Amino acid sequence: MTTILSADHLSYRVGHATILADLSLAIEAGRRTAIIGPNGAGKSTLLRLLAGLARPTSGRVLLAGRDIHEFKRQALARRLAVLPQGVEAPADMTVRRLVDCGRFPYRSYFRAEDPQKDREAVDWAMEVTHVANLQGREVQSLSGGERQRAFLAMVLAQQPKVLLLDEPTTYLDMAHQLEVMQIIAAVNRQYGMTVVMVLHDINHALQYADAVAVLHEHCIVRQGSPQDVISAELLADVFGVEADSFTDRAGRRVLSPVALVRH
Ligand SMILES: Nc1ncnc2c1ncn2[C@@H]1O[C@H](COP(=O)(O)OP(=O)(O)OP(=O)(O)O)[C@@H](O)[C@H]1O
Repeated sequence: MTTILSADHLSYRVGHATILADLSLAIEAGRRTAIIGPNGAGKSTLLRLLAGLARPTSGRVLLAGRDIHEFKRQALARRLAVLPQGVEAPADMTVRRLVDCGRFPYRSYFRAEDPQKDREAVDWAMEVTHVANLQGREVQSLSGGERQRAFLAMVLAQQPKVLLLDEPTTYLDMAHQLEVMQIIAAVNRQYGMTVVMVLHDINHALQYADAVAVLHEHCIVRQGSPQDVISAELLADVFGVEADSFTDRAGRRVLSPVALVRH
């Protein structure tokens, strides 16, 4: 296993508040890693630090062994793409135009290095996310599920080695959640793209991640394979819920939260 992205003794403080404390984490190349943890644990903050969007108070983020803040913006964007929560497209922007924005790392002063390659990348990204038929539509007119796939297409058009996703299924119904998770899994499998995703749905982490890191009280408290890490005990200890545990038809554990833990 090769580590492609790592957090090396990261701390992040805002004023007197400690958000992350001496956190270390190694992301293996080619895998799907889920970051899970309760509301306010610092998952989005960690993702922003891993993406180089914020600077840690202390410690470093290393991409392929090099401090992420040493990369120039475009060089970084060719290697790593991030889809934060709640991004909006400008008014009137069509799906194709949005997805085309993902090609910015391959352009200088808005001149394409290779327009044919850009077109192919945009077509490919729309194809895998099933938005090709929506390419002429305005992004703002799309449903939540369609919009999420359009933004996913935008970051895929970037053709990064590492893709960071913050709660990619928020606000989607069950079928659209599964569709997005399947697209992410397919891109990882077929193109070897490393995926790091903040997930709230424990069962998605069990089903779609092959590594999981649990963030709680400023630190990674557990990490490993989802089947080893995600258990009824974890849900009680970290999330404060009692859960029933089942086995699905593929023999995987499925957890169903049933009550708050009584103290
Ligand atoms: N710029 C900031 N100033 C003050 N507090 C901040 C700042 N950024 C984050 N925080 C605080 O840090 C904590 C972690 O926030 P973060 O959004 O990273 O958590 P999260 O695990 O992603 O939460 P959620 O699951 O609710 O999305 C929260 O208590 C938040 O209020």
